[in-house]
Amino acid sequence: MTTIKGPGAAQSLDGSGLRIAIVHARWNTAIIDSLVSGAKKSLLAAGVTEENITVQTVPGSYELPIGVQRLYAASQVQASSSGEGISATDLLSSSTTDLKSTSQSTSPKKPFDAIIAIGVLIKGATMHFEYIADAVSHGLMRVQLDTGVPVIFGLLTVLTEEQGLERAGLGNSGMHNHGEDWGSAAVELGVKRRE
Ligand SMILES: O=c1[nH]c(NC[C@H](O)[C@H](O)[C@H](O)CO)c([N+](=O)[O-])c(=O)[nH]1
Repeated sequence: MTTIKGPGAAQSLDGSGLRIAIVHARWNTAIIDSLVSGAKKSLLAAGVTEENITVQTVPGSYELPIGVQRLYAASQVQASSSGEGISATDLLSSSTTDLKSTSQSTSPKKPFDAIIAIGVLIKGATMHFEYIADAVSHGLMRVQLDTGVPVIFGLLTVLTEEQGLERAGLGNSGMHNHGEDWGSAAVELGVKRRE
């Protein structure tokens, strides 16, 4: 049975001039790591350079909205200041969330063209899942509309671990890695934002 679900193929876009960030939670890391790899794979395939991909983390999905908002604000400060000797980590060192930059760059940079927020919420025995999912969905939407920077919604809200593994391309059903879709969406929105 051909699946009709999933994004239609976008025309191939040139992401070579884009600066993209991935902010991911540190819960359910086996699934997270695969999703992040999938997103990076699509970014690199579209021509985004390794140097222009920043990966940072927050403790859990609930911290994604503040983590994305603060990282974007830091990239704007970085772009407006001289840039020499200022790294993204320096700018975020006063951050209230546990943001750890894996790309230490001191060269002047422009603000991010798009940010991918990745988290995995797995339903437990309580209503915690519902409250976090609702808060994070609305929070990420608000950040992107307030800032104007596209925030790709990479929050998996799954009922079982297996569902999460499947959507990270780690299951037995051959389902594709949803992270790849998010990387492609970031390139498309990043390019369109500059048109
Ligand atoms: O990213 C997640 N955070 C989770 N909780 C932590 C939450 O995101 C915050 O980090 C925490 O509440 C502190 O603010 C999860 N569960 O509780 O199940 C989960 O499944 N995934």
